[in-house]
Amino acid sequence: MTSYIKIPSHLTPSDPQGSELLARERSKATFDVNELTLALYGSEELSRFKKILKILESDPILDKSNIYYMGRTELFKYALRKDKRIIQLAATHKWNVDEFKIASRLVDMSGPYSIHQSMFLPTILGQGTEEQKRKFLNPAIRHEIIGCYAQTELGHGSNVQGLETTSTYIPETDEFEIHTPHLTAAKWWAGGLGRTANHSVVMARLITNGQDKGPHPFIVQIRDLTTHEPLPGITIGDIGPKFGFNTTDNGFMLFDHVRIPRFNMLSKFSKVTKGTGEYKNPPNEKLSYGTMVFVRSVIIFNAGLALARAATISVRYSAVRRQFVDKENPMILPNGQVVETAVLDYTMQQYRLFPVIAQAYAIYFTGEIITNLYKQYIDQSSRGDFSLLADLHASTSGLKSLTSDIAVDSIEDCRRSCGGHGYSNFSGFTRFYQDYLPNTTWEGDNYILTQQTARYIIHSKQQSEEFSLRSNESPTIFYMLRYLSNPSQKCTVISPSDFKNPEVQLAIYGYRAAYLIARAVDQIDNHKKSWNSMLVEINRISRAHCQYILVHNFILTLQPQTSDSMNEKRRILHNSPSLKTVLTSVCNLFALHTMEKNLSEFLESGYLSPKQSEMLRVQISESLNEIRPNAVALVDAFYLPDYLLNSALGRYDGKVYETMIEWASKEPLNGITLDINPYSEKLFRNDVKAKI
Ligand SMILES: Cc1cc2nc3c(=O)[nH]c(=O)nc-3n(C[C@H](O)[C@H](O)[C@H](O)COP(=O)(O)OP(=O)(O)OC[C@H]3O[C@@H](n4cnc5c(N)ncnc54)[C@H](O)[C@@H]3O)c2cc1C
Repeated sequence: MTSYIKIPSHLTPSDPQGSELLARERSKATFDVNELTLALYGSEELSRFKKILKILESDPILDKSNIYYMGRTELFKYALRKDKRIIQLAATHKWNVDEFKIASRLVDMSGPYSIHQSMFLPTILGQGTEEQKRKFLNPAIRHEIIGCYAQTELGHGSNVQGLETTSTYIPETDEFEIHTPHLTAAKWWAGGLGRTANHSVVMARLITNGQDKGPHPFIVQIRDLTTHEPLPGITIGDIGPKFGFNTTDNGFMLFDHVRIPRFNMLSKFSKVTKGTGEYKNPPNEKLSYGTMVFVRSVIIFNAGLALARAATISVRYSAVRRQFVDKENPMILPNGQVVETAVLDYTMQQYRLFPVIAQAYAIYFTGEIITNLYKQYIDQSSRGDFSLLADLHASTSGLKSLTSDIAVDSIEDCRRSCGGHGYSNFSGFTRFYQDYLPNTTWEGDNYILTQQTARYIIHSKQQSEEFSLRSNESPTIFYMLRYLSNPSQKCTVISPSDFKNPEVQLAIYGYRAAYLIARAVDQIDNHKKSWNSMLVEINRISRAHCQYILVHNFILTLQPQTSDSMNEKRRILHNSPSLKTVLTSVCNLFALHTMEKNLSEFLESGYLSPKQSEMLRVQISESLNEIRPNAVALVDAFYLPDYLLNSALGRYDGKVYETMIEWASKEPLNGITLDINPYSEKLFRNDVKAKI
């Protein structure tokens, strides 16, 4: 894209240049960045990533240089074109599912086909029979049909049991009749429904033999495969402009007695018998949770990457951005020149940004562990063993809630840490933040989700006899047993550095979670408090438990492991003392900063004293100092390319100011000369100027 304004080419930023400042930062690192990148992704994934990046960067259709100037319709067209292009490239280069996901992540724009990939395919895969997969999944994988996922209605989202759309079995024709009985039953929000999809998973109440069996998934063809018009009896539209996500056509849909074959009810778990309409229950009511667990584990993993992205932009920019001379500790260049201090050197900026780096690593490692657990569950469930499901469902619910909350808060903190330029689209924060936001709402509203986690934990506590039977099984039971053995124990910290001991950290987090759980159980069991009156406490329990899991998993990742249980990534980490040292500092900062943010609960439990909380602050300050020389290298290690960041502030080469002015010169408004005479009807003196 070319400019509307010619910027004098001889002008450069005043010295020192951004590239020099970032080079200085990189030279201070105490570890090998490439080694850490390998420890995060592994050599195979990294080389696939680089190969795919090269293809995308050089593809003119996937060029991102124009997107900050586009309105909704233009953006939507761009998104549709890029979705088609990724599918074409996947076919040309024979990408597998993982490679396709890498490409989508790098192109980084939800599009009309996004829900086809993220919800339609997984739902058929998880809930369809083999026959149904042959009929629907195979053509969907080949993109011969495009699907969406219509669960939420105008009147209900969170309360799935309250959905009103009906699917009534008609024995005479062996069909279901899908119907919208009220306005509030209108399907609403489904991504890709508005203009794109020709099929949908529709969640509707199954009615058979006059009995209401509650919501079940059905595959419904919604548009004609030739004309792409809605089929008779179906009304569809786009729901209109939104806070973000404007590259996706979220839609609404109404049914007027629409018939579908009985075959279209996804029947891996529950079934309706031909003719008699007899309903067969799933063997385990929770089996259909599998897809939910999968989608939530993806959200947890992505929260880590979203935090890494926000930290990359803001940390790099803070190393380049300079304000004031810090008279007590001025910034001096190698040639002796005193220059303004990089804002990254202000302790307040460090206190705002370094915890975000720590959150990124903590959540990334937990994301990996949860993904592996999910794979283990899939493996076991294929052999009829569903024992992992309840625990996995509870932990992914709470972790989805906690990690996406952390990400939303920290992305905004990082944006604000970039000052005025953080408000410009060129920062790379605007659409990134807007599109990230719904992660706190979809796949379970974050507040409601914490009830699912807390319910599971509270139930476990109420059945406390089970604890001793299953004592080694889960961290919850471990910390609960420890608490119950002596509820009046105290924290052993006597100097700030004691807070660096992982055993101490886990004991503190475990005690606080157990204390909150024990107190809630007492209120419910002995004081007959209603669930609703306890919701704030319940939210605290879930957060406390999930913070424990994040700290526990980070510590676990850094602990020595037997060589045969280690994969390539862990081997790299454990064979490198410098990596272990820097990540231990990061882990400490995560554990201690999170503790400080929730200090009132740790103090209230009586386990931590006010004196110890002072020591905690001293140790946090120490941790920030430890991280300072490695800040830029720690974000570099996530290997988030400029193509993904699309940020003038977070560029790898530090050319912040050159990029800001170059991108501003491309603003189409700059091609217009106004007629400012208030009495003239004309707005512009010219048509848009020819580009320079
Ligand atoms: C960008 C975007 C894309 C989406 N895509 C899809 C899609 O493809 N398909 C689809 O089916 N849906 C989709 N959705 C819908 C989404 O899944 C729902 O909006 C979400 O599940 C929340 O439900 P709700 O809107 O009914 O919220 P509500 O439940 O109405 O929430 C309103 C408030 O009430 C509170 N609340 C509700 N019940 C309780 C309770 N029991 N206890 C305490 N507090 C409570 C909530 O915490 C919240 O603060 C999408 C939404 C967005 C924003």
